[in-house]
Amino acid sequence: MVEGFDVRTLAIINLVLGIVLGVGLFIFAKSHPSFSGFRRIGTGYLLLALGFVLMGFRNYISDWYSIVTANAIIFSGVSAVGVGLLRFYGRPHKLFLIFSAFLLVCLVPIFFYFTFVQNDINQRIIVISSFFSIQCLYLAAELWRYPANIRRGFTRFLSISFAIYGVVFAFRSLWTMEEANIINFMNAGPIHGVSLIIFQILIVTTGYVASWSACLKLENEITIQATIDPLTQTYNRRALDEMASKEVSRSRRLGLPVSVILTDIDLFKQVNDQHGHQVGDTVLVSFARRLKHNLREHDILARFGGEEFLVLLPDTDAPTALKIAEKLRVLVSQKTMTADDEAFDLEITASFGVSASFGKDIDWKALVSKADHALYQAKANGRNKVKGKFDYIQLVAWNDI
Ligand SMILES: Nc1nc2c(ncn2[C@@H]2O[C@H](COP(=O)(O)OP(=O)(O)OP(=O)(O)O)[C@@H](O)[C@H]2O)c(=O)[nH]1
Repeated sequence: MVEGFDVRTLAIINLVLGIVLGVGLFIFAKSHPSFSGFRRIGTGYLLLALGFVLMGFRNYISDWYSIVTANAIIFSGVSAVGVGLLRFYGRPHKLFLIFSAFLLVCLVPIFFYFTFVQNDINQRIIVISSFFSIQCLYLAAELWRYPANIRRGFTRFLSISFAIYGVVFAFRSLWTMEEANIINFMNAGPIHGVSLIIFQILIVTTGYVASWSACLKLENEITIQATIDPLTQTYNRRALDEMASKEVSRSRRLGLPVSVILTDIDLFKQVNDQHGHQVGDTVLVSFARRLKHNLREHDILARFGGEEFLVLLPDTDAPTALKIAEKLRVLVSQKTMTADDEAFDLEITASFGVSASFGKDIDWKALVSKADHALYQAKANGRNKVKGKFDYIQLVAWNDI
């Protein structure tokens, strides 16, 4: 045995790592129940710890516990970590679970045979390493297929790690086929020590990568909460102010026009009064969705107040903004708003106020104030109307109206 690769010492390190990270993940999962999979990963680490305790007692306790049970538990530990990771990243995990359970059912009798019927350490190593290799390569492939989003870097990293573990275990299996009969596992050789180190790397990498991507997920959720209106899923005022400031600077710099449409559902109080607040909420959601679906991707839709929405139209001049507002007005008034409960089919109309500005003249507050003024006019003129408020000079400059 090469110095530094003492199997019992490695087993103790695995035990400590498994317990520390397993308990840590359990506590994490308790305070963040929305992270599905964390409890499973924690269970996996604890199983690995238990398996390595039993393995560390080789020659002190019966072979049934230190060989057959220990390996079955370690295999279950890796399976639990795999299922937890797949669940956490939203990948299909049932097939992996069934596949791992099948391998486990095969593993126990094979180990029993090569321990008590024909004691053959090489055969046991070949079998368990092949099983780990298949499991790791399966996980690598499944995690690699994770769709492109902010967490893909983590899944790609894990996927490559599992692919490496899979290759190392496959190599160990092939190596052992060619190796002379191993007399004592505790003194087997460097490749077997390396395979125990793999478990340490596996515990550490999966533990910190999962925790790290959980932090990113939380950060993302906080950003969404801070910028998105929870009811209508449109931007809130805070996000609008930030995006408007950027858009205004960009348009000023490039000399582009910017338009604003303020829209407000007509007589919305009656909807609430007649059908209740819940139906009112559903109408708001439906109204916002209809606006969103009929705008360009780079237009910004924000909930400006109760039932009032603002549309920021980058690179859009006054005549175009008026046309867009008119299109939206017609769309809203033509279709019925269907509440979740199909019993409510409501005829809804909305009023629209439009303003626009150009290049260096753009002043965000003035733009919103003008759109608000135009909206007031639309309401005063009988509702279900589009009104604009523009500077005469701008209209002449654009030469459109
Ligand atoms: N259901 C629901 N109602 C809301 C929400 N926010 C504001 N409202 C209601 O929207 C209604 C707005 O009423 P008003 O400002 O009087 O305006 P209106 O009835 O739409 O009349 P006009 O705007 O003049 O056409 C009020 O009854 C608010 O309670 C919300 O999030 N959900």
